[in-house]
Amino acid sequence: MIEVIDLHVGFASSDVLKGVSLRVAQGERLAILGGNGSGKSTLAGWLAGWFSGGTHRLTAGGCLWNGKPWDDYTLVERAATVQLVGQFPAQHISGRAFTVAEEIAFGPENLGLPHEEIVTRRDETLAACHLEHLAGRDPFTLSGGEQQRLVIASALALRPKLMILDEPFSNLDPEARSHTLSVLNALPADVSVIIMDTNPDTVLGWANRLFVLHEGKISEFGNIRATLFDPTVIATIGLPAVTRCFLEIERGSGSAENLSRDNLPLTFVEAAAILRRSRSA
Ligand SMILES: Nc1ncnc2c1ncn2[C@@H]1O[C@H](COP(=O)(O)OP(=O)(O)OP(=O)(O)O)[C@@H](O)[C@H]1O
Repeated sequence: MIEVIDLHVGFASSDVLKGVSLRVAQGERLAILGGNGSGKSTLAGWLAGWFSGGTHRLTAGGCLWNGKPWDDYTLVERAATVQLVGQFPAQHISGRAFTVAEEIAFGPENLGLPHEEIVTRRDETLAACHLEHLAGRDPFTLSGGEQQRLVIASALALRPKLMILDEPFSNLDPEARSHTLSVLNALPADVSVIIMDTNPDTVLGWANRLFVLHEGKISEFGNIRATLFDPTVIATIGLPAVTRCFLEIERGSGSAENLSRDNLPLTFVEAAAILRRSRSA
């Protein structure tokens, strides 16, 4: 379990994270939404144990994995426990592999795993992430979206217990996005996944819990619906597209369903159910 306790992190004189506390249990699927510059990447880096100083000024608090700070774990232990996929896939490509298959094997090789285990993980990951057709390609010749999928695959090949993805969908087309979510959904039940994003549409229907990062603080206003309809959250990240559409319908002509905040749809699945009901009414 990862626990963030009263984390205060800043750069130069100002704090970006101003007392962030968060507990993520095994197997939880968590989304953290926030506007540009709200500190998502900063928090992602601390959650993954990437930073413990340098240009980052830690003034209080910290981050614990199973009760111990990341600094107490070796690099190999950390790599096998937590993986962070950042916003820029090219930054994650090792530069040590001539092919996509070698790139996926690179992490497990560095864990010192037996050859058969490396080959098994490589081949299973290539198949699960639909990258088999690219297995022989130079990673640097891939498109942005293909590189993003490769980087996610390389992280998964390490079989982490905590997977953090920082705006993972920015390079992906809708099909690749939904495939990536299904790959994440197929992870073993004890793997926790955290996705940072600016857009509620990308994570609704996937996340079990939803947090919002705003002005250095993290908030969860009860359930996902309550969080999304919080006035500050609406002003910061906006409502999901389908919710805005139904609000317009309600404002324009009224609706047979007399939609209110409590029954506005948040996802296309919810919207479809409302439309089916109003058609059959
Ligand atoms: N090394 C650094 N030195 C100085 N300021 C930094 C540094 N890293 C981040 N910041 C600043 O900290 C704030 C939070 O940045 P961060 O990248 O965590 O935000 P974000 O929520 O991920 O933003 P985005 O959605 O635009 O990617 C920003 O104002 C950023 O300019």
